[in-house]
Amino acid sequence: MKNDKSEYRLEMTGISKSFGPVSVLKNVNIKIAHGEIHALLGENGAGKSTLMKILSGVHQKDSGKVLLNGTEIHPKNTHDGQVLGISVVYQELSLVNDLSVAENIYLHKLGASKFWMNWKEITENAQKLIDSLGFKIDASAIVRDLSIVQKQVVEIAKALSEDTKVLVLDEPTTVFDPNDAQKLFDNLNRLKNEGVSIIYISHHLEEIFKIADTVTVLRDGVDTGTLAVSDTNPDDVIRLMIGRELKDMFPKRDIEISEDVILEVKNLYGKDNIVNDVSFSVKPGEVLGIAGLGGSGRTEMAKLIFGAEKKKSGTIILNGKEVKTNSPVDAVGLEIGFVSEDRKEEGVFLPLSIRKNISVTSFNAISNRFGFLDIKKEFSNVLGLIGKLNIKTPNSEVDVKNLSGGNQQKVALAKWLSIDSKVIFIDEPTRGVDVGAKVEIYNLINEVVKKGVGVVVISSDMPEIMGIADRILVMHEGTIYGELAKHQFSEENILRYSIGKPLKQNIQLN
Ligand SMILES: Nc1ncnc2c1ncn2[C@@H]1O[C@H](COP(=O)(O)OP(=O)(O)OP(=O)(O)O)[C@@H](O)[C@H]1O
Repeated sequence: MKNDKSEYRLEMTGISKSFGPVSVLKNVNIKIAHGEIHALLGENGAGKSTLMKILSGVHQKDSGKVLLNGTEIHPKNTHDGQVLGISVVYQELSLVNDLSVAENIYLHKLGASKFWMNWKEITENAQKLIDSLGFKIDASAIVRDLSIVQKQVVEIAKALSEDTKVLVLDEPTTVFDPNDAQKLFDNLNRLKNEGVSIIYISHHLEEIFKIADTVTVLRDGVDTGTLAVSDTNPDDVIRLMIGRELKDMFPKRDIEISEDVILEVKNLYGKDNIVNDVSFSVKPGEVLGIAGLGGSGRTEMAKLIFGAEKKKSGTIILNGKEVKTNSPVDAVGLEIGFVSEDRKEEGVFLPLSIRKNISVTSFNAISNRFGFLDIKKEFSNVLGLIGKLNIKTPNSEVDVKNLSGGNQQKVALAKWLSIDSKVIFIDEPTRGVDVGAKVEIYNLINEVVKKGVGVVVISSDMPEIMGIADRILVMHEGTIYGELAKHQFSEENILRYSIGKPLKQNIQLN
């Protein structure tokens, strides 16, 4: 590099960007030092990803300057960004499912020379890179067969396969359990000590206070300030982000949980025993939490019940009657809902508008008695949900692919929470969602359970699951290892059950 001694590794000054009439970034300034972890925070749609896409060459800025080591750069595409040493791990996974882990990691190097690559060497290098991160993944495995956690690790390895000077991580831990997240933090601290500058985007404030040195907050496309993490606190950061105080993160529910059972699952098994003899029941009006480490079978269990994966055996009883859920169509017909954790693949139809996405599931609620769509009802339903969840969009006709990641997640949720269900499974309800919107989602869940629906929430976010669940089932190795009543909720207890250990005696006797 021409000027490696410049004070800052990266300076973005006066950056503005509009998409058509919508102004997304307005004169944004951010400076990143050498060997620093710099957090970039802001509500969903504040412009964080857009700023990073300008840095990496995906989008072109309308005005402003980007300096790398004191020299102005003009990346025109992601290849230019990579050559300059700028690597980005995006929120949405971008791996090619049919290629191997190693091929994905070195894809950018293939180009025209594909036939001349030394595959043995590439696979060995990829394996070394993954091993150095401390995760267990076979570099010759096909990406389609990996879990979402493993896919995320491959994305990170891919970003580090170049001589990286600036590493951008856009919500990297959303799929990680606390152990995996800690492994990532150890890696980031190592990279920082090697002089890499890291821009870290997250909606988990506790992560910021754990690993970041500096924080810049974006609000509606304007930078509201840069602070040293040691000089600030979560309340001040939230105020900068959303412009108000957040009084109650987990709004109280005043609901009598019925002693009836709405859904009973008996001896459920999936293929390969990823789900291995699961039995539990859900009551009307209750929020049942499902905790456990990645790979413990939580998502698979919900998918088996919803009919999205094939059951080996097991019985499902809804309102006292045995039912068959051999496909999602069966499940939806029985009023069993499922909000997937993988919003890009299973949560929303990206090329369709917000209105169409929401209406697809709520057709009954918005059609008239002759079965025709009642346009007035449809708009009032959709606009009501856009307002309630604060989905950042100029109108309901915008395609979901043009929304920010967190706003896509809100659409995925709105789809399901607007229809009549008896039981609804929500996998990671607030993944990628900002703190203000989290509270709105918890309010919506409260409204749903008030109607007598049983809501099953799968969550890796400990404060969240303890804040909203009435009881928590903890999965370990495909089965329910333990149940925690409200007075037993603690991170320690969840973790102990998650790794297959009993609770400490004095806590269990409480
Ligand atoms: N290609 C595009 N066309 C039109 N609008 C876009 C496009 N990309 C982003 N936007 C809009 O720009 C705004 C900022 O989006 P961006 O993805 O940068 O937000 P973010 O701060 O990263 O949000 P999140 O926390 O949800 O990821 C949003 O309102 C989004 O709808």
